[in-house]
Amino acid sequence: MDYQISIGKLKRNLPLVKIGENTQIASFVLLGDTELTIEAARQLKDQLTLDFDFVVTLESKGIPLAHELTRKTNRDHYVVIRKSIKSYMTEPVVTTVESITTSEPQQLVLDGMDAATLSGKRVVLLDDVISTGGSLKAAEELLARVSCQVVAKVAILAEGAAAHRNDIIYLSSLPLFDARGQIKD
Ligand SMILES: Nc1ncnc2[nH]cnc12
Repeated sequence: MDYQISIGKLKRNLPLVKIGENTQIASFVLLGDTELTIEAARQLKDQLTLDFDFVVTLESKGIPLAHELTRKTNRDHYVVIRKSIKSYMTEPVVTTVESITTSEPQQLVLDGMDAATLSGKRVVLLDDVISTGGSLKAAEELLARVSCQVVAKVAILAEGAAAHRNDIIYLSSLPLFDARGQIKD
């Protein structure tokens, strides 16, 4: 079973995927979808009225979108919060988080070099989907630890209860589904 979303003139059919006993999500995979990435960045740019220094995204599905939004807003650099510590990082700053799509707690990691870049700066925190908001909240805390101010929280899709939030900018909402494919409240 599929659920169709529209972003501007573009439509995508998202397959329902079981993630829990009585929960299915409509699987949204932005990676590889250049057309949708460009259109979403165009629409998000129009909604970003506050001044900011950098786009920050979380590995990995937000990366092409961060690239495109950075280009479109005439910035020359963006920062990726990674999901693991890499040997090439200097003094990584680390936190942990549970996400709707992963069973184990995940690490969120900011390379020390990126932490220095972001210190005292204003950023747009960008993701492909905001769902429980757990990753977003953990990323905000991580950024606050390095004295970086999040001035906007932005996604293509707000899933489930996230669609009722008034502290995020998003382009379309996405329901959660029960085991039979019915939309959950
Ligand atoms: N519906 C969804 N599709 C892909 N990734 C997600 N992460 C959270 N919700 C998601």
